[in-house]
Amino acid sequence: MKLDPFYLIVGHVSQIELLVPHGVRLVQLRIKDQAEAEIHRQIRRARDFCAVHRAQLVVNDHWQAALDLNCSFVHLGQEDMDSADFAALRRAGIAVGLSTHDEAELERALSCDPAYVALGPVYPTLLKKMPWGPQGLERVTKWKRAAGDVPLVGIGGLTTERLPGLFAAGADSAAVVTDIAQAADPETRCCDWIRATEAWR
Ligand SMILES: Cc1ncc(COP(=O)(O)OP(=O)(O)O)c(N)n1
Ligand SMILES: Cc1nc(C(=O)O)sc1CCOP(=O)(O)O
Ligand SMILES: [Mg+2]
Repeated sequence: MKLDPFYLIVGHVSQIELLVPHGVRLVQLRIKDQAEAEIHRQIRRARDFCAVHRAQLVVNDHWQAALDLNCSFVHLGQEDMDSADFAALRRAGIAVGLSTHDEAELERALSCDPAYVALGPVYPTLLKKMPWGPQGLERVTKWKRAAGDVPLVGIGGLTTERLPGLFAAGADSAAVVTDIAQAADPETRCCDWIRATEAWR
């Protein structure tokens, strides 16, 4: 599977509706701390909107909702993997991307036949506290060597200025939250990202 080099991550379906029409091809809906009915409402809206705009929607965490709502791609972290029904996801033809932060997690992820593995945080991130320090670009290269044909997503502290280094190190796609979500003008910054990743598309 070829991943788009720009992987947008947002926390609410309204951000998908704002940003995807600018030309985003790969977008994750990362909903946190919401009731099940609200999660379903947002995923349904995101699914239908992305279908119209020919963007690939990735549902973070909520794999059962993705199954129930006929979505085609989920992202799972290592803790999410403990409870996920991989056999059911496979039967439904749902692609699964997996987070990794160390060698043991990478080995576990690669044994699950993932659509991609993500390595993070490549740079310091403001979004959430994690036990891992910045991985750096040498780890990106090491991960790509181990992942082989499995696409590699870099995540954590990414900006457009950091993209050439990330792709030169071996990443296939760059995932981003803060640089776009916290920009004074997220739509303009999103367009900057689309342009900045054009050479790798
Ligand atoms: C592309 C991508 N990579 C990593 C993550 C992080 O997943 P996880 O470790 O499960 O943490 P949460 O995002 O669920 O807080 C991701 N979402 N996307
Ligand atoms: C959600 C997330 N997961 C990470 C990991 O390393 O697994 S880093 C991260 C935050 C990415 O956001 P930003 O672009 O704001 O740094
Ligand atoms: Mg998760």
